[in-house]
Amino acid sequence: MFLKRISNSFRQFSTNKLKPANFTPQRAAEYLSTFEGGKVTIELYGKEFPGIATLTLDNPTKKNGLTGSMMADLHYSMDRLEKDEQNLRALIIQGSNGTFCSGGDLDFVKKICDSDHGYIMCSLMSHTLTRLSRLPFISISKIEGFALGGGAELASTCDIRVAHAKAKIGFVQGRIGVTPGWGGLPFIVRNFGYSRALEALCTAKVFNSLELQKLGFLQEIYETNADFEKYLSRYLSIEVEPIKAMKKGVIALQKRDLEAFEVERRVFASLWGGELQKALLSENRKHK
Ligand SMILES: C[C@@H](C(=O)O)C(=O)SCCNC(=O)CCNC(=O)[C@H](O)C(C)(C)COP(=O)(O)OP(=O)(O)OC[C@H]1O[C@@H](n2cnc3c(N)ncnc32)[C@H](O)[C@@H]1OP(=O)(O)O
Repeated sequence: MFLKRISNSFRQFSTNKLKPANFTPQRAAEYLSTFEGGKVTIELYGKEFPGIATLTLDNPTKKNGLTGSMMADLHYSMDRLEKDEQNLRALIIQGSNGTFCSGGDLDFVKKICDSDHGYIMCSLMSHTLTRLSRLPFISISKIEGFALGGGAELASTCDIRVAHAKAKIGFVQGRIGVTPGWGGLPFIVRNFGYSRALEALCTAKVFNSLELQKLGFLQEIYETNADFEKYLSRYLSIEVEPIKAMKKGVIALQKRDLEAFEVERRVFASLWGGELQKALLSENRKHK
């Protein structure tokens, strides 16, 4: 009965009658990659900014709206970032051609507009965004132009958000009759707080950068790329090791249980008395 409802492309692909609930993220990525268009590229080791990787969303005729294959690319990007994480201190997520991401590519959205496909997309994207949030280094979304719908969810999942002064950001999912479906809800609540999150979602207001900085959603506003790079260079003065330890401790403490405090203690003790601490202590640095 379920198979009668799904699209032709799904029927062609799904020869072994898989149900959406049985779709692993890997299976969902394989399936969604058949919805082509756009790409996600990743540069692991930037020359100018050591230890800072860059992930770029690129679907120029759709304001970087994500197609199925871009969602699959994001999934595979997490594989690479998790594998090559040793020397990374940060990941920048950005869009090409002066805009961040306008959410789902609406042409793709229209093709997968049924509950089963929605479930498959959500199962992949929520898995990917959770992995993004748990990367052992910090993630920074660089928001230029528009971050709408799923694009705003993706930005919400990053540890830090930096936006251009003229950026526009909105959780506009309600305007097309849905809720966030990329797994970003917990991060939206984390960034805004409970009531402000519900307000942003239920009004679907498109905010400007200044408004979002006042609400604590944005950490920094930049005017030029040079300003952004100046902001980024702040992270270069701290070694990779303590950055990763801080991320680990902060993630664990989101839970605020006894086990989480134990992670904090272990992370702290793993650095305390180590070579790095001793070397830096011996420099007698001033921090004015
Ligand atoms: C699905 C859901 C989810 O959570 O999964 C969501 O993401 S909900 C959010 C889904 N996203 C949206 O509803 C965004 C709809 N788009 C817009 O509001 C607007 O296009 C803006 C993104 C504000 C950009 O406006 P602006 O006036 O600067 O440019 P424009 O409208 O001429 O856009 C340039 C071209 O990109 C296309 N375009 C823009 N956003 C698109 C999208 N998400 N999917 C497919 N095409 C898109 C436009 O149709 C237009 O195509 P032509 O040049 O051929 O005319």
